[in-house]
Amino acid sequence: MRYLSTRGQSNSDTKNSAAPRFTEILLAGLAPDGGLYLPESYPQVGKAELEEWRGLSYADLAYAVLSRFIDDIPAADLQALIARTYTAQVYGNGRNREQAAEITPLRWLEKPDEARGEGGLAILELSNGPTLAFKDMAMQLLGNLFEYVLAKRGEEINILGATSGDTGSSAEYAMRGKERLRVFMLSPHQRMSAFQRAQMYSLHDENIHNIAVRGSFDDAQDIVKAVSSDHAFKARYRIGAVNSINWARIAAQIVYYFKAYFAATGGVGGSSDREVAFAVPSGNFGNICAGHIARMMGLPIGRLVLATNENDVLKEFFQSGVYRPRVSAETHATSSPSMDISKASNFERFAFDLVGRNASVIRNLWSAVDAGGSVDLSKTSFFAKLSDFGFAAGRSTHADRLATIRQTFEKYGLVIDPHTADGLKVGSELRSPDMPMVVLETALPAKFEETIGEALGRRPERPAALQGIEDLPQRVEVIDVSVDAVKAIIQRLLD
Ligand SMILES: Cc1ncc(COP(=O)(O)O)c(C=O)c1O
Ligand SMILES: N[C@@H](CCOP(=O)(O)O)C(=O)O
Repeated sequence: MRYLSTRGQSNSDTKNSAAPRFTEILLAGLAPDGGLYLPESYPQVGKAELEEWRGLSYADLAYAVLSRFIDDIPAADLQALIARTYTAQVYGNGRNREQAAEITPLRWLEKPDEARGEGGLAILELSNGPTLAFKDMAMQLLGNLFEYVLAKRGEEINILGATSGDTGSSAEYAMRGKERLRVFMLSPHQRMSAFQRAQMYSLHDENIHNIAVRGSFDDAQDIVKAVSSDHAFKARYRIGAVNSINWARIAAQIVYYFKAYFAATGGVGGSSDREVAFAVPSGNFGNICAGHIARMMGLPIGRLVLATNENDVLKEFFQSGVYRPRVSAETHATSSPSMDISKASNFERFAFDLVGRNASVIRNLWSAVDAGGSVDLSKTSFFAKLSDFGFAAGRSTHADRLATIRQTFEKYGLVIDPHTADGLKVGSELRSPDMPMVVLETALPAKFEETIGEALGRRPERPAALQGIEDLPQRVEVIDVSVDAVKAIIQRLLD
């Protein structure tokens, strides 16, 4: 499988006439032209194959899906690497053996009832990895992939990442103590929950460096892109990425859409004739982009419901055709803080498909975005095509979030986190009664005690190993929003 950039100029820039393969783009992160990598075509999965995949374990399914995208790691090595990643030990989090073995179990809130024409409503549990957020689903694999590829090549990498709360800890837990790699993680100063801060800043491993930026996640993400676009700096300091700008993150996230689809349509012995809807709490558009790609591969996804919080840039696009990223000052600090994002990196990947994979169109549109402008497709033929992609979108506010957390507890006895609540609120509103609706759980409530307390008047449960984490000594360097300041820290620590 070869990969191309959404901006279409990478190959000439790298003076390499052949398009790169997986391991190259794993290490590269952002394409040299500033675009994002995508496979040159999406592998197609027919109905017969879907039926064959239905009974596979999570690790075997992950291999079936990922081997379509990764053909430059020997099959046996890739299989072993994936089997070592997706284990009940890594994704167990105190659950019983049967649930833990599922890795991403589906929990029905309302069971389907065919006789009554009810498709059912379910939560897909994605947050039982080491840092209690869905990021662990891909990040644990990335850690193992980096380790394997770097050892084979005899190389090192310095990961530069940005987090709004969950990518950071997930990457640090996946990479801590690993040889040949260091992590420099930028976080928005004072905009994450106390638990999220403690998860990251209490790590004292030598290869982990936390940097808090006096700005928003978008500021931090812009810095990551600016540093990665300085080709000389990137090459000299071997800068890599773990954010969802790295294709490997998206590829790994595709797997659980397949797993959930099978679970929602009868499991082993079920049928792949039915369509399933997914509701996805969204910020950087990575998670739902993986759903979009699963659908493009042939998975019968009837609807992809995108849920935003008060930072509703993406909802606005799917309703109006105008993509208008906000500046930091217009980005609200909300009670679903990991979604406080106003410039969604992976939206560029979807836009590339929407405009018929025409890289020059994306180049033009994104030169406006990169200059602080917006993209207006409302009067173009592309907007008319949007309905072919199955998206629907809605918004959830602080009051909605609290009400949804309360109602879910009262009705189903389940405590959900504020981001999952945004997904459930919007998914419930935009649901067709006869189509199963799967809401993606993106974090556990333990990460957001304050909001759970406000909604339910009590603290959420937390795993014993994470009790008192906020009291541990923390290590973080606080800086202004500055590309040069980040470069200086990297230079200081590496030169
Ligand atoms: C808990 C949580 N929910 C939702 C999201 C949004 O996901 P995405 O950025 O992939 O759209 C994030 C961060 O990205 C998150 O950490
Ligand atoms: N919500 C994320 C920010 C987006 O990160 P990405 O790595 O998925 O692009 C976070 O919690 O850090």
